[in-house]
Amino acid sequence: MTLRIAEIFGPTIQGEGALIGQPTVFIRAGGCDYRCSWCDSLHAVESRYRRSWAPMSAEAVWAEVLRLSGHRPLTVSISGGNPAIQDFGPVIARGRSVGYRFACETQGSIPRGWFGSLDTLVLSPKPPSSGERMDWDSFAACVAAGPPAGGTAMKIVVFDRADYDWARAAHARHPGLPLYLQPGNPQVDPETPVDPQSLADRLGWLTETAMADGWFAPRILPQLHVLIWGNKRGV
Ligand SMILES: C[S@@+](CC[C@H](N)C(=O)[O-])C[C@H]1O[C@@H](n2cnc3c(N)ncnc32)[C@H](O)[C@@H]1O
Ligand SMILES: Nc1nc2[nH]cc(C(=O)O)c2c(=O)[nH]1
Ligand code: SF4
Ligand SMILES: [Mg+2]
Repeated sequence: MTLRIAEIFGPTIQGEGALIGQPTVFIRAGGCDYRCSWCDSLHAVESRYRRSWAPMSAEAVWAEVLRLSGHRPLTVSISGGNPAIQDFGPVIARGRSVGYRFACETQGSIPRGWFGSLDTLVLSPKPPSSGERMDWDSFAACVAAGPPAGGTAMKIVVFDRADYDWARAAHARHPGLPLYLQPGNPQVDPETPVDPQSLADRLGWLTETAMADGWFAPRILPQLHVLIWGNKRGV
């Protein structure tokens, strides 16, 4: 089985959601079934970048994770693109047998058997600003395929009031999933520096909106890696 890999990088810190701050190596799979209007990883999504995705065996992927981590077990996050298009089961099996932990970031559109062997499954359903439509049946199938209780979390990107209201409704559908909200970053060009104040303003708006609403269910977090490195790739 050959995997299409856009990049493997790290160790860095997980910048988002449930595992924020954890030392992590990222495997970014090439290819996605969605086209979110504000996607910050189009180099792993659009087919015009396809030639830059390396065909790699599970063994080769694993060898690169071992090299980057100096053979010292840490968390490996499988992201993309949508990694659920491909079979990461063999990579996870190899890593787990030597003490590595695995997380996966996916939008919840394609359930996979290998979700069950993850330590953490982060499902990121897409709000109206993305321009995508959610299939809640597939999302529920992803939750069912995921790791045992406590291993699955929901992370929602919020750009505006319509997204915020949508996030509340999404949480009402899956009240048992720990919920993380992160403000959307509208400046995704890797060549253009981000404006830290505007990111802080978006985080402030999201926090104040939830507090004024008396909604205390979510944890509200910035994208830590964007604060540190902007839209630089491979961090
Ligand atoms: C690039 S996606 C790859 C994984 C998967 N396709 C997904 O969307 O969950 C990784 C995470 O980045 C988030 N993301 C993408 N673009 C973003 C942006 N402009 N601002 C904030 N978060 C963003 C996604 O919602 C997702 O949680
Ligand atoms: N440091 C860091 N944290 C991240 N959390 C989610 C990421 C992603 O693109 O999936 C990501 C990423 O690309 N870098
Ligand atoms: S689902 Fe994820 S990778 Fe795919 S376009 Fe949306 S944000 Fe980008
Ligand atoms: Mg990212």
